[in-house]
Amino acid sequence: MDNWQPDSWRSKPILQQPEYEDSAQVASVEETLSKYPPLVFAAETRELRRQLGEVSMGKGFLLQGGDCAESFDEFNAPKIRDTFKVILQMAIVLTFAGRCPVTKVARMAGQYAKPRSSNEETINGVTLPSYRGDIINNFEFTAAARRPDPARLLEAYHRSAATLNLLRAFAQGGLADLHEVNRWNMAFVENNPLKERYQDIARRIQDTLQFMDTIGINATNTPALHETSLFTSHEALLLNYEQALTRVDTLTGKPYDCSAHMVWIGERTRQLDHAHVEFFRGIHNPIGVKVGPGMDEDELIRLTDTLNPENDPGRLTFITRMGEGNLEKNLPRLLRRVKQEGRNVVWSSDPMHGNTIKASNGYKTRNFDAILGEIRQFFAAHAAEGTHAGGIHLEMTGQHVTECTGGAYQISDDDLAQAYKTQCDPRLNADQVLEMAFLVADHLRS
Ligand SMILES: O=C[C@H](O)[C@H](O)COP(=O)(O)O
Ligand SMILES: C=C(OP(=O)(O)O)C(=O)O
Repeated sequence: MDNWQPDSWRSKPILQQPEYEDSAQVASVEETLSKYPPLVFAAETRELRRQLGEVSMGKGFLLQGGDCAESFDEFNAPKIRDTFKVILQMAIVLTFAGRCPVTKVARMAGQYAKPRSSNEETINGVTLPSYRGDIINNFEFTAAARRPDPARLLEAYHRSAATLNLLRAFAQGGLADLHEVNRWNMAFVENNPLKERYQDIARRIQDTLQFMDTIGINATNTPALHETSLFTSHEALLLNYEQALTRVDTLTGKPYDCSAHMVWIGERTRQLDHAHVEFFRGIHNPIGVKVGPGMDEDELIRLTDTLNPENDPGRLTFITRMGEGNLEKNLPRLLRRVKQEGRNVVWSSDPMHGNTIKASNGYKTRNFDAILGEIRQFFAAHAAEGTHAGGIHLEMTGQHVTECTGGAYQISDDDLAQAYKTQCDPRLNADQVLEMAFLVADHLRS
């Protein structure tokens, strides 16, 4: 690759980075990280790229989701398990009701850095640096907590490793066994109006498994029934962290960012001549780019030229985050142009980031109807343009939170205070995810 080095991004303009006081400490942390073991293997990453290649050809669906920002304080097994189960539950609805193979990618095990609209936050007349994710500073509103601390890079690495370890155990150690489908999330959906529909799917899967058993198909030797594959992803915002975890794969001789299987560039840092695009063009992971309503068709094509010059089908995912009011105006022109130019990409919808509003009582929230509205428009735009609506990208959690208004329980502005736990953006709770799953499944099936 022309003039690319793991550090060639350092000579380019870069946005959304912390300003550390002690650059020697940053360099020492980078040096330490560069000697640590990789978090994922290149071969796993290639498998994800292969699966995304299928998705881009219309033969599958990408489900990507998890926390807006993982938190050091909320770092525990039940939380990891519950988010894992919500992902599994949504995937099974999409696979069974939507009749579509699903590739599962968690926003977990490294989703620690946040781009922000403003460098500062003011509360009761006190102004401090914004919270930028636990890999950079602390959410607590004090000057000491908000100071960027390079030691947090190491802390994020260790927590990512432990999270990934548990996810691998859950995926392969029995929790994802299809015989358990009935137990995955029933506590979450106990009072959900869609509980019956979910139980019906669970019953049908169990009947099928029993039938297989009866006619002598040996389920024990069929890994697909007992385990699952779950990939990890995060926004690769801190390029010094990503560079330090980049390794040359011994099998292929190519560099991979081994901090996660898939990494993406955010809407605020995807400028063609800036550092993030420079770093991403050289790594061989499957990558995502967020695409907001302001994206121009030519710019999008130039991004594909730079990031996927070989037009490899699984390499590039465009994650559109337009907002309910903007999608119909802006997505079709982009789909048309990419199709005209014969570019292979996965189109995925992030219906969260274009629909953020401030509630009457000041909480940052998203209305579930607007989120569903964007999803419906996403499917409609693809149907009209003859392109494949290939995925969904959600901020969601298995915890009982009240962060997005609406949904089956009609969470109101006043209800938000009951369980508003996010450190950054509002997430869907398990009930809202289930509702979303059936809507997407119906679209996939039709
Ligand atoms: O999650 C994405 C961004 O970090 C977030 O939407 C920015 O939020 P802000 O506008 O409150 O900074
Ligand atoms: C910051 C994010 O999104 P966007 O770049 O689309 O605003 C995100 O997904 O966390």
